[in-house]
Amino acid sequence: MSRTRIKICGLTREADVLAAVQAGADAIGFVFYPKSPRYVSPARAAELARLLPPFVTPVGLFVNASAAELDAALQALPNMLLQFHGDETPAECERAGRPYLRAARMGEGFDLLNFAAQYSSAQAILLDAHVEGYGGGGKVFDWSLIPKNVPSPVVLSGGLHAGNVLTGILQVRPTAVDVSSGVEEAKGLKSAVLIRQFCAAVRQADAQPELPA
Ligand SMILES: O=C(O)c1ccccc1N[C@@H]1O[C@H](COP(=O)(O)O)[C@@H](O)[C@H]1O
Repeated sequence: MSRTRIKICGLTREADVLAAVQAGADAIGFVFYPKSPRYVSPARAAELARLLPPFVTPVGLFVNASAAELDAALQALPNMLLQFHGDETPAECERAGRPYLRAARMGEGFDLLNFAAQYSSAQAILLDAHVEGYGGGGKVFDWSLIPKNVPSPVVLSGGLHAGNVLTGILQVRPTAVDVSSGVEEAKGLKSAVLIRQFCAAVRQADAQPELPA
C-alpha cells in the first residue's frame, strides 16, 4: 500500500507549522474564511508558508470567497493548492486555473458519485461531515456512506484524531487524510504532541498488510 498523505489544516502559528513539518505532514492548510476561528490573512499565511521546506504543499481553504478574495490570496501564495469548502460551482473552482480539492459534505442521502462527476477537474474530493458553518467541526460522518467506486482520489476528513485515523484509513483507503480539530488544544492553536500522535497513527495504518478485497 502506498503512503497515505497527511494534511494538517487551520494553522495560525509558526510553532505549529514547524511541528507539522517535523512530524511528517505533506500539506499545511490555511483557512481564508473570515468567519472561522482559524482565519489567517493572505499576508499572514505567506509569512507562515515561508517556513515550509520543498515538497510540503501550502493549501488555501475558501468558503464562497469572491473572485477578488481568491485573487488576493493567490497573489500572496501563488503556488498553493486550493480547497473549496463552500457552495462553489465547478466553474468557480476552475476559474483560477489552479489544482484544487473540492469538499463534499457527507450525510444521509448525499449523492457522492454524482458530486464527484460534476467536479471531475478536482485533484481530489475531500470528504467532510455535514456540519453547520461548513466545516472544521470535529464531527465524524458514517464512513459506510462512501461508495467503493468514487472516480476521483479521496481525502478523508471530519473529526479525525490519533484514536480513529488508523481505522478510517483501513476502512476507506483514502489517498490522504486531513485533520484540524483533532490536533488542537484550542481552536486555531495546534498541539505538537497531538500532531505527532496523529502522524504516527497514519504511519501505523500504512504499515498494516493489505487484506484481499
Ligand atoms: O477549519 C475551519 O475552521 C473550517 C471552516 C470552514 C470550512 C472548513 C473548515 N475546516 C476543514 O474542515 C475539515 C474537517 O475539520 P475537523 O478535522 O473536523 O476539524 C478539514 O478539511 C478542515 O480543513
